[in-house]
Amino acid sequence: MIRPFWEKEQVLDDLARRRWVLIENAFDAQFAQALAEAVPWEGRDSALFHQAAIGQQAKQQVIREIRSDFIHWLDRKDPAPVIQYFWQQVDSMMERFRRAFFLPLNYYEGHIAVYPPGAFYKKHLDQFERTSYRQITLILYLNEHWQEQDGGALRIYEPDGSYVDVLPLLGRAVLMQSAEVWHEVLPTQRTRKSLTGWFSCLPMEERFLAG
Ligand SMILES: O=C(O)CCC(=O)C(=O)O
Ligand SMILES: [Fe+2]
Repeated sequence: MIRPFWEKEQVLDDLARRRWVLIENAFDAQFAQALAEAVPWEGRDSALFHQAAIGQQAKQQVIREIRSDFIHWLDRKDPAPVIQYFWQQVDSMMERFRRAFFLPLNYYEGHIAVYPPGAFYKKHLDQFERTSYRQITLILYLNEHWQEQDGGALRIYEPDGSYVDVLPLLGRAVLMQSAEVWHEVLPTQRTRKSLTGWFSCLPMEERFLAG
């Protein structure tokens, strides 16, 4: 399902040097489909999804002016084969990143995100202000036949203020240094699905709380 793009020197090199990298054909349609079936989106009242919040733990707030997507956190205990399979890939990726970047990564959190028409996520960094646990962001896109007029591009800002727009096309993956890369999701015209997650270095006591 997912081809191991994280084993490719070029991908790791670009992530280190340019701070982000787009990988085409990172995984196939079967994987995306199985994932969509395991966590089906049935609209805003969907029992499996809730409105995304920003910030951490007690400070979490749903602020619709900043982001308006719906999310479903992935659970290691979810028995769906595609989700079990994904967690195996996560472990393999984490090991590779640890070795490649000498980072003591020990935690992954990820969610399926659905942006209904009109939804967006304003310009931000993925690392929280108060803590610096999140190191590497991984986004997998799950949308077939996406076109420019469908909106919903991921806009990635370069240090010089220029930007690159990435359409959320099925099979594409983006890796970013979570603390370095400013980005936003432009308003989407169509329902937009992705799997977004973060590899982190959590201190012991936080790992205990995270379970
Ligand atoms: O879906 C995307 O393209 C990016 C999502 C994002 O920036 C986030 O969830 O932090
Ligand atoms: Fe983000």
